[in-house]
Amino acid sequence: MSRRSAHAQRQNFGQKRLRVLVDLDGVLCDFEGYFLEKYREKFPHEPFIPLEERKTFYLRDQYAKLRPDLPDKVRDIYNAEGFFLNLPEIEGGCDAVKEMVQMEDVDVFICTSTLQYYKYCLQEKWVEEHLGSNWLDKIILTKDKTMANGHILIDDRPIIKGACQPPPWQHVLFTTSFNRSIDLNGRQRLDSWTDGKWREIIEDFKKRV
Ligand SMILES: O=c1ccn([C@@H]2O[C@H](COP(=O)(O)O)[C@@H](O)[C@H]2O)c(=O)[nH]1
Ligand SMILES: [Mg+2]
Repeated sequence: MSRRSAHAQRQNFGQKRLRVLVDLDGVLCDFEGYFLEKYREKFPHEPFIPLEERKTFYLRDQYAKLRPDLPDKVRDIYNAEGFFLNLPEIEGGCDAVKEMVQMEDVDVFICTSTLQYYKYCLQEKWVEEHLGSNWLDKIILTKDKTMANGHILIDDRPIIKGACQPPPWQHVLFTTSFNRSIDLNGRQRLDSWTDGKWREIIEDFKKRV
């Protein structure tokens, strides 16, 4: 093999590789469940919304309807030091992406947005601790996921807006409390990392790149 083609191979030029973007909050780590646990611990006498009744992407929007002062309490929870770092893994998620990145002709990136108040929101540290330091090169940290050039985005947010319309990726909606009953509008849904359906989705998309 010539030096040039070896270089091209290393860079994946001319190869049809599937680029998979995987969200963090609500897809690999359990933002909703952990929020509720911490909120109930800190405010045991305040009203709360059980996971089965969650409807909005932003917790504050739904808590505001319960009582106008609750959104500030909600924010206190997820802006607290350690909240993000202690988010538990969603079952099977880290193992699945570690397996996915080993699949032939598949590249995987973590595509995540920070909190507005990002002082303690250390996505990189979570990724390093749960996936390993080799994943630090695979983090795309952006408020606008439409600018991330993947073929698939696995994300729990039902509506993803941004500067690039239509976005380059197909959205696979990862099921979480607040998106269970939303209209899929032709999108695929991934309910869990443990039933093996993610492999079928990846293999199916590989045929289309
Ligand atoms: O009620 C909420 C729920 C989430 N957030 C933050 O929004 C972004 C969303 O991240 P994704 O990459 O789309 O998962 C993230 O920083 C959450 O922590 C929020 O502010 N309020
Ligand atoms: Mg998310």
